[in-house]
Amino acid sequence: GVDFKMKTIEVDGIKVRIQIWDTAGQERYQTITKQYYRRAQGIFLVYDITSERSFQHIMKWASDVDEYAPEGVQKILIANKADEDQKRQVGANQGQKLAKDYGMDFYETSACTNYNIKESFTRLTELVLQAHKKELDVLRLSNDELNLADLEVDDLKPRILWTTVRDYSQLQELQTRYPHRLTVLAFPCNQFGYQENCNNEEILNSLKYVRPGNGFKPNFSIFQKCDVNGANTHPVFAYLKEKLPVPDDDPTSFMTDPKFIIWSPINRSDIAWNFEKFLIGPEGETFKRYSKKFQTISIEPDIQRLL
Ligand SMILES: Nc1nc2c(ncn2[C@@H]2O[C@H](COP(=O)(O)OP(=O)(O)OP(=O)(O)O)[C@@H](O)[C@H]2O)c(=O)[nH]1
Repeated sequence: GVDFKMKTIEVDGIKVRIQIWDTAGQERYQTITKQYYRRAQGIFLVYDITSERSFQHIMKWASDVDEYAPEGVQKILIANKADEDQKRQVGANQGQKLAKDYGMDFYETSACTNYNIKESFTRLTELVLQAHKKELDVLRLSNDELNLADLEVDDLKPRILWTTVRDYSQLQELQTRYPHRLTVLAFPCNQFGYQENCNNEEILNSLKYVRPGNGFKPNFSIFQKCDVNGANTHPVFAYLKEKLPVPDDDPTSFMTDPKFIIWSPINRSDIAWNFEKFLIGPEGETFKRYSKKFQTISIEPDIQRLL
């Protein structure tokens, strides 16, 4: 019920790799295709200008998108088969009006002659990027500060962008708030999607110039890279995992995809991803383990309690 393609396009000087999921229109695939709305960032709703019926179906697609797609998903209405003007049943003005009612951009296209294909994909990508910019503004970091233009396609994956910028900034903030009574210790690790593949010597530069960028200089200690799972687990993490087996705020998210488990042996208490946090009390007692989802800054009440 779903076809998949990837393509890299350049928008405003930024290289973006887009993943295109082409979902089947037929009713019998609906339960499958709806699953794909959930992680979409941009959606084309497509009708055929030679079919009044396909135009009327747009309302159904739009309500499905409302129901199943994430809030803030970008949408564009597409009127395809513009090359078949002699068979046209739906006027461009009708499409335009519907798009306006739904607050979407509108393009007439032809997959046959390539008319407006590049334009519509570029526009949707632009809208998705703009939507990201807004999210980044929420983090009070401007585009420049993030060096967005320097980032490669994969870096635009919110997962990486968000956690790296957010967690480093929040670690920095916590260390600033408690300069004497809290010590933040960071252990880079390349066992999660090979995301920390710099040499030890390159890590500080990548923090400074790439993410978080803008001259970021950690005010806390960063160790050499180490393993936190598997046969060569660093003793610090062997100890911490023994004392605090799984984050109590997120016991289920451990390893959603087996291809990410690149160590052995595997242990139930293994660390699931970057930015799991461990809080240790003033007497060296292990206090609490927080998942990658738990915002670093939200550890503050526990820190205060321990202090
Ligand atoms: N003339 C013309 N024909 C087109 C154009 N785009 C698609 N077609 C034809 O329309 C028919 C349906 O195209 P599909 O791409 O299968 O349509 P779809 O909406 O993806 O269909 P489902 O996957 O079943 O949902 C095919 O015969 C295509 O060759 C176009 O721009 N112009």
